[in-house]
Formats: sequence, structure tokens, C-alpha cells
Amino acid sequence: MLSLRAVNQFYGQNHILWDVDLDLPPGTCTGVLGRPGMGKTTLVNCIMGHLPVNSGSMTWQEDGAPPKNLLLQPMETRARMGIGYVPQGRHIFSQLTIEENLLIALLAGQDDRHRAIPPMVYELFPHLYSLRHQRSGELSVEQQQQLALARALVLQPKLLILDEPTEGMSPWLEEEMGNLIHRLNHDFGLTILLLEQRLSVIRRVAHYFLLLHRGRNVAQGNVAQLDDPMVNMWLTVS
Ligand SMILES: Nc1ncnc2c1ncn2[C@@H]1O[C@H](COP(=O)(O)OP(=O)(O)OP(=O)(O)O)[C@@H](O)[C@H]1O
Repeated sequence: MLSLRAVNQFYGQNHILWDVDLDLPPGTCTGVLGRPGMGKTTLVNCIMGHLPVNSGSMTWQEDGAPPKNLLLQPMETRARMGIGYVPQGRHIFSQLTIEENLLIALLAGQDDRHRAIPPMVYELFPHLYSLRHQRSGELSVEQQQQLALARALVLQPKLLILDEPTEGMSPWLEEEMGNLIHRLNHDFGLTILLLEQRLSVIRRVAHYFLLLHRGRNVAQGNVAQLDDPMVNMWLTVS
């Protein structure tokens, strides 16, 4: 579905991503791990087109369709092509109602396929349906995270990118979020790229992992290979 090869990115003179390779096969869930500041969000910003890539390639391919050079697609087109994004910190419009937040997200679709909020959104989040006329700023952390997810789903993405979805959540809510991510991946067939500090979540829902350290992928593979020595070397903060 998405392949990155030798992606490099700079903030001014600072070289942030170094030759990053990543493959996201359709229907898989991949966790991106790393200590704070190691380049996870920068990588996603490059995929979404929020930041320019200095060198390397990004190829998007859907079943039976010819591959597309993602780097040639403007930011708005990437969302329409099927890449959904839930940013860290959610960034919902707190003065607007739940429904207004969802309708604004729908505007980005700009075509006949995206005229109404798809039924699966309120099926997944029945609470949001009953509260749909409530201002988003009045929602709990969990409900706000659900809204951020729902907003990314209104354009019915094929790839969903989640940046720290369990941030600020209790262990119980973390488990609920894990269930939801698993459902989106397993039952709805979404390909998922999950940036997550909590190893328990990655181990539970991801098939593959990519470990970033100072902007380089120092390890990647099947999530079963993510053992304690690797965790101690690259993830434990001393
Ligand atoms: N706007 C910016 N201008 C300059 N440098 C930046 C900018 N944003 C991030 N950086 C630097 O890029 C590096 C990678 O940051 P990034 O936010 O991608 O890391 P991260 O792994 O997502 O961290 P976190 O887990 O804290 O979100 C860091 O050294 C950071 O200081």
C-alpha cells in the first residue's frame, strides 16, 4: 500500500530523518516506536505532505491500480486518496459541535463519494451520535479522542495514521483504545500506522514495528521480535 525508500528530511540545517525505509502492506498494523524527539511525528508529517521531503521516495499503490508517486501529490490530495490522520493532541475544534467537526472533515473530500457522514462512523461511536449536538470542548478525553478518530474516518481512508492515540489515558482507556484500533484493522480492514510510546499497545495490536533512533530506523520487523534487550537499548529512558 505505502512504501518509503531512503527518506531524508531536514529542519533548516538539522538532518532529522536519515534514509528511512518503511513498507505498509495492505491490512497490516505497524507500530513506530522511539524515545521522544527521535523523528516519529516528522516521519508522519512527511507522509501527510505537511513537511517537504529532501530526498527519497514514497510510493502509494492500491489493489490493481498503478503505483503513484506520493511526493507529487499535494497535501489535500493525500487525504482524498485514502490517507487518514489523527494528530497527536487531537486538534478538534472545541467551539464546534461533534457533528460540525465531522462535517468540516467531510468538506475535504470534495466529491460525490463524500457527501454525508458514513454510517460506520456513528456505528463505531454510538456515544458520539447521541451527543452530536454537544460542543466538543465539553467532552471527556476519551470522547475527544473518539471524535478525532471519527473525523479521520469520515473520508473512509484506506490507511489510518494515529499519532500517540493513548496519550493521557488511564490503563483502562488505553485498553479500550487498543480494542478499537484492533477492530479498525481486523474488522474494517484498515491499514494502520501507529505512533505509540506505550509498548503494551504496540504488542497487542501491531503486526510489525519500526524503531527510530535519532531519525534512523535502527530496527524493524515482526512485533514478536521486539524483545527486552531491544527495548532496553532503544526505548528505555535513563
Ligand atoms: N518545527 C521544527 N523545527 C525544528 N526542529 C524540529 C521541529 N519539529 C521537530 N523538530 C526536531 O526534530 C526532531 C524530531 O522531532 P519529532 O517531533 O519528529 O520527534 P518525535 O519522535 O515525534 O517526538 P515525540 O515523541 O516527543 O513527539 C527533534 O530533534 C525535534 O527537536
